[in-house]
Amino acid sequence: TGSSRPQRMLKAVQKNATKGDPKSVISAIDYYCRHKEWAMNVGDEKGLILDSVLTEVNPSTALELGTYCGYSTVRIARLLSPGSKLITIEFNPAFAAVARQIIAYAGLQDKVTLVEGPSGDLIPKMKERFGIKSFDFVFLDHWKDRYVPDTKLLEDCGLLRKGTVLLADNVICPGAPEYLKYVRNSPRYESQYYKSNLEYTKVEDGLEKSVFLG
Ligand SMILES: Nc1ncc2ncn(CCCCCNC(=O)c3cc(-c4ccc(F)cc4)cc(O)c3O)c2n1
Ligand SMILES: [Mg+2]
Repeated sequence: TGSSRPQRMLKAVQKNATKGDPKSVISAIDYYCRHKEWAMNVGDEKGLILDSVLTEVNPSTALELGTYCGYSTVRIARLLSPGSKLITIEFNPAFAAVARQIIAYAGLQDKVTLVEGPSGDLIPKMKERFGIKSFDFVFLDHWKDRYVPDTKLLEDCGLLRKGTVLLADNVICPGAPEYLKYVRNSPRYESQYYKSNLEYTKVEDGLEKSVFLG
């Protein structure tokens, strides 16, 4: 059988990026997805918003739900201070295999722990398995109908603290209407919408930033 889209993306990174240079890995993926074949990375436009929120939060512990090929994993990990950790959850083994290689190519494997499995099963194990007290930052980019149940699970597992920042991708396209209702109507969150575009397109999309108030 032929290669998969993630495998072709990895080839483009190995061909066009410089080993150990996260910026070149990000550019190589953006170039490939904009000019060769579209893929569901957060992309360069929403990526700038992700960068600015991350720089503001400067998290010691961060969680990503939905690794895919590791594009946003690299974007997040490259901005983490020394000693900070990013845990990223991916349930598709083929995606996870490509992501591990892209994260390693960027030289960021020491800052990232990629865990394979469904978020609903893994979130309750975060404390015992990784010694996490709470997360400073959470990037939601997995199944859009898991955003609400997993946010509630993070609350119930005591993994959010006063000030934890949740940043959700795709709240317009494909859309996460239940999630927007949940965080915007809950007294426990202060939410803000960042209007942007669906990766590599002119279609509207955006990121929702929600601060947990405890
Ligand atoms: N529970 C659990 N735990 C762990 C997991 N790991 C992975 N998954 C499953 C995640 C499957 C991929 C999620 N991402 C998207 O679906 C997505 C789609 C589009 C898009 C597509 C077509 C269009 F025409 C327009 C927009 C754009 C985006 O930026 C997206 O992020 C998990 N689930
Ligand atoms: Mg997305």
